[in-house]
Amino acid sequence: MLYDDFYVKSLIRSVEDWPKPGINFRDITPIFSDPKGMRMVADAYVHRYIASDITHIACIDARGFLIAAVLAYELQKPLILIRKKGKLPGKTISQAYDLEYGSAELEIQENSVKAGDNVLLFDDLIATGGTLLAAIELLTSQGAEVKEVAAIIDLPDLGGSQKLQDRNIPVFNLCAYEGD
Ligand SMILES: O=P(O)(O)OC[C@H]1O[C@H](OP(=O)(O)OP(=O)(O)O)[C@H](O)[C@@H]1O
Ligand SMILES: Nc1ncnc2[nH]cnc12
Repeated sequence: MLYDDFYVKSLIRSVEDWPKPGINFRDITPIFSDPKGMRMVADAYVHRYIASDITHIACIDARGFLIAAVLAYELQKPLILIRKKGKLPGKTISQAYDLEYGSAELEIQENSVKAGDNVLLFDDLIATGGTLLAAIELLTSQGAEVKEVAAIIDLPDLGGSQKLQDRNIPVFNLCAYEGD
């Protein structure tokens, strides 16, 4: 299905002062309750990556899982789950980080990627980039290369996508909110 920026943005709800005063929260849940919107978003990534040389898709707990799982299914690639602390059994590697409205810790299972793996890293939204940079640290510490970061929304005023590009990691996002 052809991507329509106006249509997808109509499914993103802005909630002011949530979860903290001063935060303008971009709520993507309406995309998932709209079958056309979800297909439009998922198809945009399928079209972009169908002929790419990525070997794995990694995604970030929790909202990042939703589209990444569809993409991994469509592209028939292994899906690597990067989870909030304490959710993954077995030996894990962890990385603490700050995000726009707090701090947390991400984990990945040991040996889930290796040198030579070309990873597409997926999350729903880029704000300060703290979350994605922590995920990149986890993947690269195991020898994998992050070929591209994909997100639905970029908030460029918060600087995250610039930080990724400064590290020579390409960023692909479907829409952006700037100046509000
Ligand atoms: O660029 P940053 O400032 O790091 O912020 C972006 C992150 O914030 C949100 O995650 P949240 O921790 O709220 O998790 P959720 O997906 O479980 O709601 C969002 O899903 C991104 O992962
Ligand atoms: N403004 C925002 N809206 C939704 N998710 C976010 N994660 C970090 N900042 C966010």
